[in-house]
Amino acid sequence: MNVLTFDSNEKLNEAGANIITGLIQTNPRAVLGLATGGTPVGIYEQVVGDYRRGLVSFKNVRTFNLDEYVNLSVDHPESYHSYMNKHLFSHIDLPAANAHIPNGNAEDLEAECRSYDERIEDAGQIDLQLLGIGHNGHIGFNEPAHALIKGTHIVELAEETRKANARFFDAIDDVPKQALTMGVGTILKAKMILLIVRGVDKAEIVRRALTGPITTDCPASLLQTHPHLIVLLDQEAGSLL
Ligand SMILES: O=P(O)(O)OC[C@H]1O[C@](O)(CO)[C@@H](O)[C@@H]1O
Repeated sequence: MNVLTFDSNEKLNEAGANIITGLIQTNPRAVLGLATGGTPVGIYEQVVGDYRRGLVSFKNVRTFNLDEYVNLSVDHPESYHSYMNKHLFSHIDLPAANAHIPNGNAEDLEAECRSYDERIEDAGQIDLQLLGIGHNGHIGFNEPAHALIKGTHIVELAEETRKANARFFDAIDDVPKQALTMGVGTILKAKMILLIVRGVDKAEIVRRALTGPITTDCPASLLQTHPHLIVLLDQEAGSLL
């Protein structure tokens, strides 16, 4: 595990973007696993900057997002479809057909999960998986549980997660109760994982995830077993290490 701590958001964003841009420069057909939430916004901004400066093209890149809410219209401003268009997809030359996000409005959600796994499988291994972390240690929407699920599945969101994400909605009641998420098996199969964490409110979960016991009570602790994990932290998030 390689843990890097930064004294400014700008430096952290630049480091994250350099890893993504650098990977695509060496492998223009890279398969990226993408995350949403507040954490990666600044990194996507930098990547868009790299694209505009002509440093990178996404023409042959394929992307798979970690998760999407169930029963939230794709046009809703807080759907992860809208998020990805707003922060990344509408600014770069990634073909729409190469961008995959689970369909939380599918009539048959189980079938959608199986089809999502097949699409990931067909693309080959994910070369780089971006991850944020929830305050309870969730990765994607894999919430703490007695057992974790390998592939894409439907998940009941933890109350803590709905509260944390309520800041993006008008009211907590508007936050969906379910989501589709890539499973931890798929996440851990990625060749490289880039975990990004910011803020003092995440310091304790960063400590548990990176130095605590490996347990399904803290899904992010499973990342300790990954052979190529890079962690980018701001000083606050890294303050308890
Ligand atoms: O970056 P945030 O908004 O703190 O969210 C933490 C994590 O929870 C999620 O919102 C759930 O998948 C992720 O997108 C994110 O990485």
